[in-house]
Amino acid sequence: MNILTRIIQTKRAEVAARKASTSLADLDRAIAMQSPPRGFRAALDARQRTGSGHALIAEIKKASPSKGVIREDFDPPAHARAYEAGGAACLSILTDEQWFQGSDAYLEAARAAVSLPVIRKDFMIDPWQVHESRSIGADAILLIVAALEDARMAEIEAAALDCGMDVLVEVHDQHELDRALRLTSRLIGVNNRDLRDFTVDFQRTYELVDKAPAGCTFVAESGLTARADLDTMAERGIHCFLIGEALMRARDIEAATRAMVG
Ligand SMILES: O=C(O)c1ccccc1NCC(=O)[C@H](O)[C@H](O)COP(=O)(O)O
Repeated sequence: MNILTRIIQTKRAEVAARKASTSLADLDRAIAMQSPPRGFRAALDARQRTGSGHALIAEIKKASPSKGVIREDFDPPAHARAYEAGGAACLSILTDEQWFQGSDAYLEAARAAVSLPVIRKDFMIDPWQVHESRSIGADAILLIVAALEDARMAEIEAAALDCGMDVLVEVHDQHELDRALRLTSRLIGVNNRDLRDFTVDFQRTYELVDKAPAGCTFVAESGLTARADLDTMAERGIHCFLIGEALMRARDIEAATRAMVG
């Protein structure tokens, strides 16, 4: 059983427990108190339009199934400020507790510390989680095509769009890209990491981008460690990048971010 299947199994139990303790009405009351969504895709598009460096989605993640603990002195608001000062266009914040040692509180604290749009990086399996995500301030959610059936995926996307949020649709191969293109969102993340063995292959991004119809914004995800990787991808028309580990391991996160953005 691959890691994604195992994560989704535990997520089902977690979401069932959360739904039992918090109603949709409770979430909608919390949403009414939130500041409006910040425009995740708009921030990426603006960065590409102005040509002022690579459009970076800088990730706040303490640990991962493939790497264990990544950063001991973990401080989400401080990391968010460093990412903003370094020129990131958006933030990605892991909220999954069991596999990534994340927390909803990290997202709330990091978003409050900056003015950047934030994607909640978690495993969406139920439209209820979209309301939960907006209630903690998320401006966008991630939909992992490999984890969902078409109908459920469309339902979750519709809930997010209704809440004024953006959706990053993550794919890994041509079949998943074809399924992603049945949705409304045209913000497509290509995960370069194979979740069966954790190997990274940038060729995945190139192959899918070359075959995609016009009008899609692609985000290259996972395993990006050097500015040269980003420059090479930019030459092939990919301008948005999701980077976690390489930035989280940096001694000076702001300088590392600035070096990646260029
Ligand atoms: O990173 C993992 O080990 C992982 C395992 C299973 C599902 C998802 C996983 N990662 C989530 C991500 O999407 C990455 O955190 C993100 O793309 C950033 O990757 P990196 O720059 O390599 O930290």
